[in-house]
Amino acid sequence: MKSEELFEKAKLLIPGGVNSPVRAFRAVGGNPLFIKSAKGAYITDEDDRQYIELINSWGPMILGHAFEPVEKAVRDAIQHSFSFGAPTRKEVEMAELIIEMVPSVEKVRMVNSGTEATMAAIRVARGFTGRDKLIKFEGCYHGHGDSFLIAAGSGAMTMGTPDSPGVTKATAHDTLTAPYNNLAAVERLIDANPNQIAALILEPVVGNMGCVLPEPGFLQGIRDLCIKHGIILIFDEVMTGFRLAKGGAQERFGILPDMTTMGKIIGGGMPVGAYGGRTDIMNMVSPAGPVYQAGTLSGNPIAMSAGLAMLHHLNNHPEVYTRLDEVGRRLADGFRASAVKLGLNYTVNQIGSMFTLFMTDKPVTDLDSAKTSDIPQFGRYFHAMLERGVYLAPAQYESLFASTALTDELIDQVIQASEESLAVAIS
Ligand SMILES: Cc1ncc(COP(=O)(O)O)c(C=O)c1O
Ligand SMILES: N[C@H](C=O)CCC(=O)O
Repeated sequence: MKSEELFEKAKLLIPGGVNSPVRAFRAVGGNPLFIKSAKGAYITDEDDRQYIELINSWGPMILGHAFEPVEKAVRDAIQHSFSFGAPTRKEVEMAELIIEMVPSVEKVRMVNSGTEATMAAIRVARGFTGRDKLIKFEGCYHGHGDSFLIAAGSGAMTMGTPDSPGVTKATAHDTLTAPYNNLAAVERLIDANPNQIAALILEPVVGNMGCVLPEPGFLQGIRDLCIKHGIILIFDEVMTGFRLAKGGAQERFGILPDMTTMGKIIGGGMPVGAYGGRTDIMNMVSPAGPVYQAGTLSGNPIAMSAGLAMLHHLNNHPEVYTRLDEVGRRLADGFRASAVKLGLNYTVNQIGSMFTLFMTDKPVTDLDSAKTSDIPQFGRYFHAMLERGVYLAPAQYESLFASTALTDELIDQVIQASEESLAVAIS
């Protein structure tokens, strides 16, 4: 087994054998698959086993793996060298396209990951308001910047370290947390910290405690509170951006934040992030303004080429979003129905191409309810799915991501596999 051999070696060389914790399969047991290649709806491991993809690199492969226009753009771009550390035409095109597609963004700065985007956005919000504190929601994940590793979701929660050691008490003190979908709790935090809160950051649809939707009125309520109290509202659209609509969750829900953080899809799979927002706020960023933020590889020409090819396709093909909604709905309905057949009233949250089957019969609206899921049962389900050729996120507290490469036939196969796997998981 090549994956097993590679993992044994990797553990000697890389902390935990992986370069990002959720990949290690700790939440589900067993050894991670080492991936060799992927194309369309399939991913292939080092042992030449093929799986239908429902992670899609945690989001970016929205059109399936190695999508031809993106592949061609990268091939063309590498002929002109790989990095200049200087401005390029492609960065300007990228900024123009993001501003056209994302309703609230008037100016944008490219960075190299979602983590960089959220770290920078918070610094800018602090510089703009002259305030220090921020509000985030329990179970939301905004990358691994110190300020966000408080009640963090995704791998941090899966590994049992939602409040990571190494984050200073002073930093933790400036991060206030509230349960998702709880406006009253946010109001209490604001009242207890008058004129001290620079920003409120949230995933407008959460992907990092599993898929959790904002309840009707929640996003509008947050928007109103931020306006009333002079707080910068940041939508972290690293997952939802260009996925839930071409303008992200803000377009889908019709609620505009002051700032937006982006990642994943804008790199077409290359390491990219971005943050943007209102001109008066973004003009705080150096060299236009005094808030420092920089990056040798930011706006990298290969990454820009991949991202531009991806975004142009999404911008020019509205039918992609109709299909993504259809694929997500069919999968979610199928997962729900197969649970019911087994006498289980399990919760399946879904919006567009993001969805999670929670191993619980409680509605999942926040972190506490997500935690009612039966985690060992999820582990058994995960491995049964792998045996049936379906590659899921290796943790309950993650959203799955569908791509347009999933045909109706593949969707039926996945649903059939889910039914069989649930039967194994509960037996
Ligand atoms: C909502 C959200 N924000 C930020 C991040 C951090 O992005 P990255 O892993 O590219 O640093 C992620 C994912 O990891 C995410 O899902
Ligand atoms: N939930 C995270 C981002 O989407 C998972 C990816 C990672 O942390 O490696």
